[in-house]
Amino acid sequence: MPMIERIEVRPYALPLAAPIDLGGMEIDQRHGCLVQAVFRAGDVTVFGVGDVAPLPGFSRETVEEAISALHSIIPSWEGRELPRDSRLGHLKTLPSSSIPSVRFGLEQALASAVAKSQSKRLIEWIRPTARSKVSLNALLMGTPDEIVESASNLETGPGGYRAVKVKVGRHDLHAEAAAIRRLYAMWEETVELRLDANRAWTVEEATSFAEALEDTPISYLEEPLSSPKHLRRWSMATGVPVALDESTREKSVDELTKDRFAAAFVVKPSLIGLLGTIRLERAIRDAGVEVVISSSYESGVGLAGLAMLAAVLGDRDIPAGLDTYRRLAADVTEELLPIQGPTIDVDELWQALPTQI
Ligand SMILES: O=C(O)CCC(=O)c1ccccc1C(=O)O
Ligand SMILES: [Mg+2]
Repeated sequence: MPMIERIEVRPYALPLAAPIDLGGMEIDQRHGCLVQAVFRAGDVTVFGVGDVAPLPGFSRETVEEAISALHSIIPSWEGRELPRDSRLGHLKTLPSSSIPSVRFGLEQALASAVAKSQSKRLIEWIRPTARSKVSLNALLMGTPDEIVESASNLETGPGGYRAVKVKVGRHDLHAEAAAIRRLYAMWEETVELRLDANRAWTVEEATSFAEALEDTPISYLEEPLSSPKHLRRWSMATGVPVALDESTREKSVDELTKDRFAAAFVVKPSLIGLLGTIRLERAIRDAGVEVVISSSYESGVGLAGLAMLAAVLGDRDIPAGLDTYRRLAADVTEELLPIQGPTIDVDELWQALPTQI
């Protein structure tokens, strides 16, 4: 029987290409930690690596809290045996943590090790019919002029980006809306427009923005309102489709499946856990709402896990929100990993991942 021999923890601090603004708070380094499951099956040892990356301003836990939670849970994992033919469900039988980033990292490490102990790629172990390519949305942020400038340099059309996500709610809203109208004029229906305001606006401001869009078709606007309880009514009144992001972490799965007015749910697995994401994605999709798997500035190891989740979930290639790798000036691996858009080749990425840390 394969056994979890030990679990190792390696904190990291990665320089960012430029400081990131997280709802009023700026960070210029990304802190997190890698966790490695060392797994013995007969006389072979396999390693599975995961990323624990709570994000300041978005996660309730700090990195220090996550690391101390890891150290308190590790002894109860070490020495445990798993059935030779373990499937994803067996991971649920292990002691878990109440801290989402810790659950994600441990689940990623363990799932990777179990897959390897069965000589499988992670995605085929989770779901044999997984897709091998994952499309990304290009993430555009900056001043309205910078956004238009980076949009015009973007690779679109066949083989290029099919979706872009623009951060709004950070500059003059009329200038932001004008920039969105210019992107639409440039691409028309060939590129899906997703916007994200991170709860920056009052109902009145959001309504001014909606009017200034002048009926420009967008896929959705994520979290426009500082008071999210008005989202349904605002979306109905303005006709602007909305997506939930922050709200997905404030409500139960049952409550969320009732929020069918949303055009999409933006789900960040490293803020809710890997198994939790699989459960939530299924429930939301069954309720008829689109799920967009997204990142929160994880290391390449974490992003790889997210890309693999995006490859196994759902029934079609919905562009994922994983265009954050370029924000890191260095990664936990010496060589950068193949995680850039417009599409990620998941098998190539699996091959490129470090076998151990
Ligand atoms: O979703 C994406 O495409 C990129 C990730 C992103 O926007 C993000 C990254 C970190 C924290 C919050 C958010 C967000 O969607 O609000
Ligand atoms: Mg968002």
